[in-house]
Amino acid sequence: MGSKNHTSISTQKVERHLQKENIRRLTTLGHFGFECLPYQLVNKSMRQGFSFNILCVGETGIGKSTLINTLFNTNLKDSRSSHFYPNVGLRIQTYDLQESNVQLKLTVVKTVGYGDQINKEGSYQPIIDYIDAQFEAYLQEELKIKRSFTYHDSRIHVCLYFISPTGHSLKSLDLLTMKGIDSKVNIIPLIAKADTVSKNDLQKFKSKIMSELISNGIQIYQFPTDDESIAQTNSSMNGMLPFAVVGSTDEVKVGKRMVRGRHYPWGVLQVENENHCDFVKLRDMLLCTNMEDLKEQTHIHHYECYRYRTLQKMGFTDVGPDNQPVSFQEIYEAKRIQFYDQCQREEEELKKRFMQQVKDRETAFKDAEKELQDKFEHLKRIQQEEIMKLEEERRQLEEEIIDFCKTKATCETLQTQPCTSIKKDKDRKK
Ligand SMILES: Nc1nc2c(ncn2[C@@H]2O[C@H](COP(=O)(O)OP(=O)(O)OP(=O)(O)O)[C@@H](O)[C@H]2O)c(=O)[nH]1
Repeated sequence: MGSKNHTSISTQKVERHLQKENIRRLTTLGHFGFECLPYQLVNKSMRQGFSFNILCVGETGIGKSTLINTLFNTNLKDSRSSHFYPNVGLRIQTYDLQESNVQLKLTVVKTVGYGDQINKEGSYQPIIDYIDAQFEAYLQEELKIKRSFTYHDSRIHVCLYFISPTGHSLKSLDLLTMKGIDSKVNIIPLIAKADTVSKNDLQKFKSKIMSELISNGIQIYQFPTDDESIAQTNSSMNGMLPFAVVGSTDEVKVGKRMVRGRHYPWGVLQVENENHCDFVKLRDMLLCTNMEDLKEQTHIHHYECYRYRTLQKMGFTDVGPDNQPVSFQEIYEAKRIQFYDQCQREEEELKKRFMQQVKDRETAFKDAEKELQDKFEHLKRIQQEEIMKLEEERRQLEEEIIDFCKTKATCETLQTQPCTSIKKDKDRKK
């Protein structure tokens, strides 16, 4: 303040002196000094190009691709999804777009199969996991010693949430999903295919959606009102959420003009006519007025929360137990020692457990060996007894054979003796 006053007083003096001396003051053409700083930034950004990452969440066939094509005035190729996927997936596509001499690297992440499954938790968990994975990748890059200057920041800057044009209320899956991601991403709710709902119903539907979001404590993105130049527009737009949008890549003839629209038997719906739908409001808010704020909110709010939670989980903190500030290095050193001690303890524990297991196994083996040996001895004994029994039986049999042979020989002798005496008797008679 002091230096500003000082400058204006000295400028006044110079002015008075110039008037007194009747000296002409020339105004400078062009910019000199540090007033040129914004131009440097603009030139640098134009050279580098911009990037923007959009997440489109909505049921299969609700009009996600068509709206993106309408927003960026392109015809980005995308295949249609089926209604029969077992799980919700995400299709990620990156495009390099150019408008005048402004380059934009656009990443569109689209849900595939959303709302087609019975399991609701399985429907929104992949979306949460994806958002967290992008934060994690950025955090890992940030923590690297050698960071890449060409790193592509894939954090989601905005989530366009497509609400079915039922005209009634939000579905439970809508509430569950938005509740799950509202602290991780800027949500802009949209009523898709708004041409299928009448004007009166649309107003009631919008109020119903907003009251449901509020009663369920769901935070949606609020267009910022702290910059005076856009405060009024943004605050009136906040009152118009959710935007009722219609998408179309078709050009339709209206009078002598060709406009983007949808042709119906009763007339033409012009996408860029603010009386027909909120498409222009969405495009202005998203691309012209608040793209930088969406990126800033992603970085300073959502990413910061993720970073805080993750580092805290890892044990990092800014103050110690005595409320004194502690440096990252001190915490790292303490953690290192703690981790080293823990490793040592676990190693000791493992060694002990291993030794005990070896001992137990050894005892078990010895017991089994002894049991086997006993069994073997027992079998050997039985076998020897069997052998002895058999030997005895053989011996008895052999004795019986000898006896039998003797008896047989005696019988044979007895049989031959009477025959000889009869023959002798016969000879004598003759
Ligand atoms: N009435 C009406 N139809 C629309 C609108 N937007 C898209 N459609 C039509 O809805 C159909 C599906 O549109 P897509 O843009 O492919 O929908 P999507 O959500 O990307 O589909 P998936 O990727 O298959 O999930 C197409 O026939 C579009 O012409 C709209 O605002 N109003």
